[in-house]
Amino acid sequence: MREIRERLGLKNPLCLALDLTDRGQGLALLRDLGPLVGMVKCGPVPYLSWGESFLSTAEELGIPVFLDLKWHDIPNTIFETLSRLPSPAIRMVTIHAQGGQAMIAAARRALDASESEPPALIAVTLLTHLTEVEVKEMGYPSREEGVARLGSVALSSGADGLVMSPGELARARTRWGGTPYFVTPGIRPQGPIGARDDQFNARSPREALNEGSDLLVVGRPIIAARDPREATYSLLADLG
Ligand SMILES: O=C(O)c1cc(=O)[nH]c(=O)n1[C@@H]1O[C@H](COP(=O)(O)O)[C@@H](O)[C@H]1O
Repeated sequence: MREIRERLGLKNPLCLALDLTDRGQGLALLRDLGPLVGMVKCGPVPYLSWGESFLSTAEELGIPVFLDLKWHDIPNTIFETLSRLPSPAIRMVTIHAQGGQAMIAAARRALDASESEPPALIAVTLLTHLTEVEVKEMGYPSREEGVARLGSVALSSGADGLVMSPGELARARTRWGGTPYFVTPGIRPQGPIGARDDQFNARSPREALNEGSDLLVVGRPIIAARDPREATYSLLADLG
């Protein structure tokens, strides 16, 4: 099977998270900005409101979709779910690393059984909003250690890559090398000083790329901007 980055063949590392409930607004942004970015992300918010038209429009325009439904279930359910992806436009999917070895291996088997080239299988380690205090309450000694443990399980069970916050990237690259595909939400134009919303450890696009990210997931800095097109160009300019 071809190497993951080659398989995805994205035009740039920006992924637009269209977390919008309004179908008209969402489709307009998909048509306008989708052709500018490497990927568009369809999470649960658009999927439940206008998912079918999201996928058919992306398919029609040839825009790669990251279907981000973060599955976390028993292996049989995961296998059946991932055997039925609804559109060939879907080039990346997420599962939770906390589902463990058997669940992740079931996801891998389901994707590998498809006749076409499988989408990237990406495991969410610790959600980016979680603070050090919260992860300690959950039983991990620190964010870094939690990402290391969950990431090791996921990568050794067949995941192509991981979601983590940009603050964990540098250590993750040292630990796992250049092969795994790293996806980072928590991207903010002005880095740690700018508006972070609920994102812990935010970084600018350039900082995240320098620290080893492959895909920068950006939602509100674009979709809530006064001029989303201008915001997209400005983020792309930061990527150089
Ligand atoms: O899997 C994700 O995309 C994801 C994982 C995670 O740990 N944190 C996280 O923020 N996300 C998603 O990344 C996007 C970030 O959006 P903004 O914070 O608006 O830029 C949202 O769609 C989140 O659902």
